Amino acid sequence: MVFTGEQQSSMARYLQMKRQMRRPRAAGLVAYSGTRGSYAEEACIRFFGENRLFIPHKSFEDVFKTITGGGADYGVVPIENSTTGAINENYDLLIRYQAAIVGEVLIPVHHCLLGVPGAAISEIQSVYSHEQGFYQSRDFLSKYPNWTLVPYHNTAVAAKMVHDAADPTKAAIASQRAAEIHHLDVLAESINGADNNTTRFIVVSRLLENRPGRNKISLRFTLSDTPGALYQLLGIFDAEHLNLSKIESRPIPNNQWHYQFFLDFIGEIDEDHLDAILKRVMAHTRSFEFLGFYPHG
Ligand SMILES: O=C(O)C(=O)C[C@]1(C(=O)O)C=C[C@@H](O)C=C1
Repeated sequence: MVFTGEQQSSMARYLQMKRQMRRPRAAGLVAYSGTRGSYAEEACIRFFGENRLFIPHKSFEDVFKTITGGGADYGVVPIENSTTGAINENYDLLIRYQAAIVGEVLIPVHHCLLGVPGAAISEIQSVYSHEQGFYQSRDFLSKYPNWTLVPYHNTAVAAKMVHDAADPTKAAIASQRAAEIHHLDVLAESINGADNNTTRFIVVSRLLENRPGRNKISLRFTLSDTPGALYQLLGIFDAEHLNLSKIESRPIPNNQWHYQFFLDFIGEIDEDHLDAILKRVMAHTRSFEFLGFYPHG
């Protein structure tokens, strides 16, 4: 089989990531998006335990900059919500910063409306949150069409701002934990539409890791614009009885109406088997990137 230059460089990058693979760090610093009380901080605690240093960052991109610059061993960012779907920005940042996924963690998300102590819902004029907080609480917010919704970097940063402003006309959408940490009252509980609203966070790092129990693989690939290209690629996973858990298509910047695909699959496979599968994937794609091999959360 003859591979194109692009396919060969995809494989070379995968082999280099494998060569640089390391053991999980028992004590490395962890960068996360938000501030104390954010869902991302909850994800850090759930994944790493309480005894680590978690460093808050203003934006998702700042988390990626810190890990690729060597300022922290790990970063924790949301990738997908069970109600509203992909957090697109983080798919794009994964590629831009060439980060590897080394773990994932699922966090139940129950948003509350938070106000300064003594505030009443009838007084609220403006509400602050991450845009995901607004999407996930759409039905609740539709009952208050006069409220001004102000997007913020993060739910907990919005909660802190409302506390600091000490203004009973301002409210935040964030967690109950954020209310406790930032000394706010819960004006309305569980305001997100779906009871089982859950956000999947990924743990990213500069290098791949050989974490025990690895059974989930994430890839990104592009295809030639020919009939059946995606169908043929997906046939590989069918033939191997591998369970696809997610496929997401995103536009390719500066390549109008062409798409890149992000795919996750789950299977009890060893590294040799994975190499064989990736060779077949490579033969069916124009380019591909291996994003991670990690335990399913
Ligand atoms: O971590 C937080 O608190 C955030 O504000 C981010 C974020 C997200 O981007 O999805 C995290 C979880 C919830 O889905 C809502 C917001």
